Amino acid sequence: MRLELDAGNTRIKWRTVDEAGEVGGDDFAAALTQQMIAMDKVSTVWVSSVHEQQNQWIKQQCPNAQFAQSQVSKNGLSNSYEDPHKMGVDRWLAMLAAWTRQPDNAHLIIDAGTALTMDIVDAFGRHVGGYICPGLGLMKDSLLGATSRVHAKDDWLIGRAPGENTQMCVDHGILDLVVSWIEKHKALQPEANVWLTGGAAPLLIQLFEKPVIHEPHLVLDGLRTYFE
Ligand SMILES: Nc1ncnc2c1ncn2[C@@H]1O[C@H](COP(=O)(O)OP(=O)(O)O)[C@@H](O)[C@H]1O
Ligand SMILES: CC(C)(COP(=O)(O)O)[C@@H](O)C(=O)NCCC(=O)O
Ligand SMILES: [K+]
Repeated sequence: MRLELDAGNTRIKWRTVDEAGEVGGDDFAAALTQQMIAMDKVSTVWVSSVHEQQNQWIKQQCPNAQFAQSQVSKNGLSNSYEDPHKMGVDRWLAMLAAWTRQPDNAHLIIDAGTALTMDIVDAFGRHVGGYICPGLGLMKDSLLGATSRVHAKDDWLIGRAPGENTQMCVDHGILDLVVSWIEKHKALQPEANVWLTGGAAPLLIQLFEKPVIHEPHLVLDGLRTYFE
């Protein structure tokens, strides 16, 4: 059985693959505690990690873990970073998955996790560049943390209309900001596929007028392309 891990700054997503099929979840540590994974049957472990402190722990749990690294190029996709290793491997693998699935197409890849990232790939497979912004949770937390009269629950009111109370102003404000930003980049590259992944993707996906591909496992899919 193969185990695939995606260690982000909030949590470690996991997936096991064997003849019986695939099983996965959002919290690898909890899956271990609850003995949801037959670790004695795991022969191969592929890891995407952007969380340095977690790597030692992952190696303790899985001594044979193989860690992916961002590359200069692969499958016709090329990295714009002068030093590709400085790019978070989750970003590289998400791009690699999108590009390999639909080569010769331009792509916008958005990962709404702890951070909110966008990476732009042109139809020649060149990484044009990207953006790293605070994720939706961070935007909200930092706003509430730095103000005394702005209060809102952690749960989100989903919408883009101007707000008529504090919670609505905060939630719709952040969601409209993010969706407008993505739509702006789609308008600049109308032929590009738009991919959305990450923990906050289900919140955002409801708000687009044009088609967006929601792919929760884009980073794990990229791991397969990387190692296979
Ligand atoms: N139910 C939810 N509603 C809104 N946002 C969520 C929810 N679950 C997770 N998130 C957001 O997604 C982030 C975690 O997503 P994830 O892609 O796993 O992040 P990372 O890869 O950085 O660990 C959280 O920081 C939070 O902003
Ligand atoms: C931008 C990120 C923090 C995103 O990680 P996440 O929000 O998914 O935990 C991660 O890709 C990272 O640490 N990157 C290193 C810097 C860079 O990509 O340039
Ligand atoms: K991530």
